[in-house]
Amino acid sequence: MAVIETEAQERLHLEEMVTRIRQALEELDERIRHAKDEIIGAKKYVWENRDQLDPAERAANVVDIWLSVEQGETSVMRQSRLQKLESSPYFGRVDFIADDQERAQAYYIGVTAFGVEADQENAIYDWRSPIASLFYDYQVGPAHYTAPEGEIEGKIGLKRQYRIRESKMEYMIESSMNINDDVLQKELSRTSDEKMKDIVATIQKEQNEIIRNDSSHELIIQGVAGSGKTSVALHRVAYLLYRHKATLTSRNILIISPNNVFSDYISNVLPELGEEQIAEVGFNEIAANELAGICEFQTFYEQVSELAVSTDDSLTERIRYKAKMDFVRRIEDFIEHVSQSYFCPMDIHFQDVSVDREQIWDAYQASAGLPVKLRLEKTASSISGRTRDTDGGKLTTSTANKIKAAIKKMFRTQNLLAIYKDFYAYVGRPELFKLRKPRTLEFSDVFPLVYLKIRMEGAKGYAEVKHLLVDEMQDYTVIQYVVLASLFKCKKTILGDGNQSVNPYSSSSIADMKQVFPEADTVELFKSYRSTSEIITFAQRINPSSKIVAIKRHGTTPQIRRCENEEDEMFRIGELVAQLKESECRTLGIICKTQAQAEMLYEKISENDRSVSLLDFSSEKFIEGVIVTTVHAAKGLEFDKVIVPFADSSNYKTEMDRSLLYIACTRAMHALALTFHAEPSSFYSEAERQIR
Ligand SMILES: Nc1ncnc2c1ncn2[C@@H]1O[C@H](COP(=O)(O)OP(=O)(O)OP(=O)(O)O)[C@@H](O)[C@H]1O
Repeated sequence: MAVIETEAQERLHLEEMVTRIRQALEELDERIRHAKDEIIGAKKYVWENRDQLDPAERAANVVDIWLSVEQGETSVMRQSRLQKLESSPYFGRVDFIADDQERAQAYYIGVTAFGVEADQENAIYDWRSPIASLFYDYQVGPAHYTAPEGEIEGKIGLKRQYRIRESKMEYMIESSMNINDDVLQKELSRTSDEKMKDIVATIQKEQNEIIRNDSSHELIIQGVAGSGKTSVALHRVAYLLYRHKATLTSRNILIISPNNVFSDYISNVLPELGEEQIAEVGFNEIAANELAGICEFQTFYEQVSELAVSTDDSLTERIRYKAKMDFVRRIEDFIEHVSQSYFCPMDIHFQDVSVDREQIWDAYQASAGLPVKLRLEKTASSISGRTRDTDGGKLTTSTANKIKAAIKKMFRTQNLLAIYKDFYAYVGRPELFKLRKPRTLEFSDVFPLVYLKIRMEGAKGYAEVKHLLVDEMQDYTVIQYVVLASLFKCKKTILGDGNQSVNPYSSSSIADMKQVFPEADTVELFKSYRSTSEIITFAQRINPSSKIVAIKRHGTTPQIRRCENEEDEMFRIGELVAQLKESECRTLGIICKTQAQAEMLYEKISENDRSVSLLDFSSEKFIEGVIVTTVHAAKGLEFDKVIVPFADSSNYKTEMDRSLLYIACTRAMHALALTFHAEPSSFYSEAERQIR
């Protein structure tokens, strides 16, 4: 490749690349048209000759058609990747000279690879390729990367970044300037979008390490608000799909996501990276699946909503008791107790058959370790199979079935809800189990019961899932992880932030999770990319235990507006909304503590402004504009500007409120305002509390 030094040469190179990509697209177009004609032709042939073709010929034709369909689909996928590349072929370049080479080679890096067949070399390298890691991990100077044939040592002589849109270069930045910072600053200053974007051009070194980690069976990422956990986890999925093409497809990956809006919000990232969308499921669906026909239950969202307004200490005690590893251990002891003491063998006597209880007990003991249901089945089959009638003959099917049924009945009860209730009598704390309505569990009982069911009946599991991604890890209890470990034996990426719990009574820390996954690797991310340093400094004062570090991006100081009364507060919020509409910002989140507050505010604002929307747990999509929502529903999302209304001392006073206020403030990218009347929250600094 000719040496490309100047910006003019780069522009020419880009033009050439775009031309080649367009040619490749035309060829692909032709190939797709051809595949289509072949499929139609083959189908027509089979139909017209259906009477003459024997079954073997017909089957062979069908296979041919399928092969053509598959080839066509591959071409269509390649076409969609190339169309993206046509608009933005690459975003980076590293010139690398390996120690055993004489000349440096320029490697252009893009969202997907593009090969130029004539010189058999990649003209553009996929960002996930081994060589591309140089771009993320090093500045100019000594560098190395891991190739399939081993470690390659060498030197980077040049590093450039480009922003190319619609096949035109908007800018190019040379390595002599601090490229990472400059390009990153530009990216972060943009306004928000309805959907999360890929960050492929500005992945940071510490993020790249997580994305390319291929060795951990469980990888736990604890990262402060806005540190890119979700983005990084999705890029990691794309990386793993690339790295393990032959054995891993998008169908083998599952995301456990907190709600539908979040799922919609992140739904663009993988397609942007040229991968297919992957399936998502919530803990509610897992529970509903496991508990179908057994009982109904309160959801996590309902539990959090209740806690936000509750002063019932017994409720928090019940939640706390069931949140940690000690509780799991007690349940384990209890299950052992149930499996031994609920089985009461008795002698069996039918007309010409008898079995004594010791024999049954021995058979039951022989299958120790299995879930109770399987144990009973095994005991019943083993006894009925080896028992003989008084003449020494094998039992008839009907007698064998009677014996099996009799043995299964020797287990005191198979009613899971009754057994679960017994647990609280067993530990001497019957007051800790409370049904909401007949056969309706509190949320804190849902996963203990699911776990009991798994241990009693065995887990069906999700064998097709080879990688599980769990977001918002802090919101799940230890027993939820124990359930996950039983249902999903595969590799896992688990991410979250201990400071963003919406229910601090049952949140899990890394230490809790390490008890479930002792072999897990853990990584921490401290730098926040979402918000300006003014917003981060403010948020950290609210929650000093957060180790959040701001990136050097400046904006306005968060405003605290003290209002005369409720009416004045509404007026001020109206003013702030009007200001947004005049600005370039695309999203404004008005984030309330409770659903009732959000609904009330939504009603009031929408009296004058019909364009405002309410986002709650029944919403399916995240949309642009002014959104009124709750902290819980806003988790994982971000807005150009955020208003936190009713930020007074009665609304934000407990440790749970502190956590909610911190989450609300860290949703803001560029500007933040808090309004209140009456007393200011004690979470503000002394100076802020004096604001008039
Ligand atoms: N390397 C990066 N380059 C550009 N933008 C980035 C980078 N890392 C993160 N961001 C941006 O920072 C914002 C926060 O990212 P993300 O939502 O993934 O963080 P998070 O840690 O999951 O946040 P939270 O826990 O607060 O919901 C997003 O707008 C994302 O695009």
